[in-house]
Amino acid sequence: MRYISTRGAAPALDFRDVTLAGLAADGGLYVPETWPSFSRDEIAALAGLSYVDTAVAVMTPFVGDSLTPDELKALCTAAYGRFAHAAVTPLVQLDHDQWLLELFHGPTLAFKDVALQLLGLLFEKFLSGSDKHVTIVGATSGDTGSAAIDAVAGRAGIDIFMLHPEGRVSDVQRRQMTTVGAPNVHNIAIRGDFDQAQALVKAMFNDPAFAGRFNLSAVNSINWARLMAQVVYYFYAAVRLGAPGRAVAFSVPTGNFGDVFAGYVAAKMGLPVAKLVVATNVNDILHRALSSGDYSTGTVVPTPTPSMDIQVSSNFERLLFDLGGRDGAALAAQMHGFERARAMQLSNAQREGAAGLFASERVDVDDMALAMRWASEHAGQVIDPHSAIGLCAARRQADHVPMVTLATAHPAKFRDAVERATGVRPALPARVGDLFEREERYVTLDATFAAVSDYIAGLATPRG
Ligand SMILES: Cc1ncc(COP(=O)(O)O)c(C=O)c1O
Ligand SMILES: N[C@@H](CCOP(=O)(O)O)C(=O)O
Repeated sequence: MRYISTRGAAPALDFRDVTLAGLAADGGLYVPETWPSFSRDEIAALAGLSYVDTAVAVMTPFVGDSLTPDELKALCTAAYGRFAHAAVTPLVQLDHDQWLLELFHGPTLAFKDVALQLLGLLFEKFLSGSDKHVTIVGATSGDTGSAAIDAVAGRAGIDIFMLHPEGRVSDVQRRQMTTVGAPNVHNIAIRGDFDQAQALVKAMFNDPAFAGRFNLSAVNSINWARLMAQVVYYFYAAVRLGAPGRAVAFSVPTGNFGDVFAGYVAAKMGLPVAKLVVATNVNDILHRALSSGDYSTGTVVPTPTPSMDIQVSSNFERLLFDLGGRDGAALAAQMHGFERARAMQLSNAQREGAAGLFASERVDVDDMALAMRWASEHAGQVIDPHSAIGLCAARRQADHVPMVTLATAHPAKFRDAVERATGVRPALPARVGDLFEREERYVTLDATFAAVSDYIAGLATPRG
């Protein structure tokens, strides 16, 4: 399998190199040259497989010859062995057609662990035997940071620099990042929002003087391997609910568009997906883009769903590329226009292509709280605010097919918001340990290229 850039001007890479590379050299994002396709029989054959075996089957075509089947299975066994539920991502029924897919049983209590536990092991595998030192630079609105840090803390040959927006993540999220004592972990709170943090990360990848000095790698969904690992749970859930004989819809609390793009990939591979509901909070650029073609940024409003307080959704570029006929030059021009104006209109092809599979909903704080109460009172489930955005959208879009809401975080990560909405204060699971006893370690910097790149350059290991 080869990977090409959405902007058409970077070298094609194999799976190993695309995993280590992160952002493409032309500023684009890597996607598979073609979508692998699963027949009905191949999908039916996934019934009854464990999560690990499903993961191996779904990811094999993407991995190509970068790993042997035994190596891939060993990595998946190790990654998913750290999950606190035997099913890894269990399904929970809420009512006749509504289901939750619990993605938060990993070590840091959010869906990011599903991909990042594997990615940490992939880095280790691909770096073993080389003296290459990798500098990971990432941005987080709370969950990617903790999951990535857990996955690479203490690993040889890797340093991780993680930017989070100061004061805009929950206390549990912040402490999961800042109390990890490993010397290769560096946390930076920036005086700004997540969009600024993500823009700084991309600017560092795109700056030849900076990027030329270090072997930069990405743990954000910039990195193709992140999305690949997330495709698996769409197959795993849909097959359990009757695929390929029955189509299944998914409602996805959305910010950076990675999770829902993984659902799009599953559909491209042949999984019968009835609908993908993009559920946003009031930071609704994706809802506006999908419902009216207007992809224009505003000011990011802080909400009780901080992980989705995002305007510039990285992976939307991957969708626009695919829907626009995979024309890298045209997409590059469209994205450069967006970067200048911070606004763009989707083309007709992009709008019509998206309308075939995607629906969208904007959910405000009151409706989010109602969804949390509904889950608690009608189904006995305490859910986190992000999952509640998804559930509210799922109930609005109910259509007599099984509808699976991706439950993206454990409610204990957002205890204050859950308590406000439901009166229940969820306890932190034992696996996060003595989080509130440990000392925090991070620096606070202005959200400028100079401040952040100078800080990183002062600590990172230059390329040999
Ligand atoms: C808990 C939670 N829900 C939803 C999202 C949105 O997912 P995505 O950025 O893949 O759209 C995030 C952040 O990524 C998150 O941390
Ligand atoms: N919500 C995310 C934002 C970053 O998204 P990613 O999927 O691109 O890593 C977070 O929790 O950090």
